Amino acid sequence: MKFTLQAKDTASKARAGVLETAHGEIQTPIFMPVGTAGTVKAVHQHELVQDIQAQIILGNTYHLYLRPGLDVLHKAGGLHKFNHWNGPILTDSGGYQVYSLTEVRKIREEGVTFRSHIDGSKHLFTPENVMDTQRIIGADIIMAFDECTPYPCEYSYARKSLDMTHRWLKRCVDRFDSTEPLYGYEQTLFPIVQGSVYKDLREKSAEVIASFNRDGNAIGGLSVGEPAEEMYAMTEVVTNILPQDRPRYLMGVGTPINILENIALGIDMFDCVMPTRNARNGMLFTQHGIINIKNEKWKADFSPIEAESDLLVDQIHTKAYLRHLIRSQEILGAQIASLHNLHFYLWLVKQAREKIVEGTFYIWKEKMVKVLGQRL
Ligand SMILES: CNc1nc2c(CCNCC3CCCCC3)c3nc(N)[nH]c(=O)c3cc2[nH]1
Repeated sequence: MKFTLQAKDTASKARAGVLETAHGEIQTPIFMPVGTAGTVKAVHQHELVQDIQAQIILGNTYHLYLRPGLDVLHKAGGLHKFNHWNGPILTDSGGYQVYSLTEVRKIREEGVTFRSHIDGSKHLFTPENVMDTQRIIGADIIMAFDECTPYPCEYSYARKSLDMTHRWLKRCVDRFDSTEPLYGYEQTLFPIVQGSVYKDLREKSAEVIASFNRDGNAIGGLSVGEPAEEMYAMTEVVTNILPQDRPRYLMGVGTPINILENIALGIDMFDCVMPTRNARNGMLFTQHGIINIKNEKWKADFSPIEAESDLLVDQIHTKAYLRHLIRSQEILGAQIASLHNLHFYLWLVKQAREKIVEGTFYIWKEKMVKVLGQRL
């Protein structure tokens, strides 16, 4: 998988690049929506079919493994065929989803045992079988099986967790490199840096991850409740060590401000469920700040959701109408709000990329960061 740097900001570590995968190229910086949202075509009562220009989507290994299950996905010829998406797909390894979705789980050297949140059945994820699972799903970019170190935690715990993640990484690489893709196109494996919020552990993990010399590298263990300053400090340490010529993926990040600050720290790829999750609750991200559409103040505001947006639903629907839909718990409200937020995130990273190419990113970022956090 080839990554070409096209521009670098002079006042920060921001980069613009192109990542070529078996299912097409990705322009970075990039925001990656969750698959169920990224491929949705928003069909509304006006028969307006408009899809957001997502370039790559995320598949959910943990969920797909449990339902519809690997036999269905294998028979379908992989996830691209199954959900009719012929662009690039990235899947996480499932470890984080087990940690965040299940109560009953045990972490051992062998792997992680857990009970399905769907039917309570018992399962075991190991570095080896999550490589096999991601081979069957067929994502273009797959993630190593890691332990997302909980926050906060003692230094000794972070150290032990880091060492196990590195031992699991070796098992992932051995398994991945000794198996073939199932559907006739190459897949690539990204290792994941851990180390919690301890500078020396982050440096050590970044060095170990870089030593595997993979096509891209991820930073995990952040956006887990730590203060933003800690997130930025750890990202800074790690991007100083990870190779310049490989994409860096900061997992689970973040708010629009987090994304801009981390682009300035040299991050190329992001994912976050916030745009869709918060949308259902009426939280709209806009280029002028954050709107809580359920607020009384929008009750009779018949202005467009976002006039400057090139998304049709932003122009034809009013704030008052969307407020009504969300308060009435209408599905259409969640659809419009999710579409709006995803479109905004994709617009934001596209703007960032253009400013990096122009050489004006840093000034633009400083201005945007002041506006994006405002409550309208
Ligand atoms: C939200 N914060 C956060 N997320 C993290 C995630 C998950 C990233 N998102 C995955 C997608 C979520 C939607 C469905 C498809 C997969 C992390 N994943 C791994 N493997 N390791 C982390 O340290 C790790 C750390 C993370 N921190």
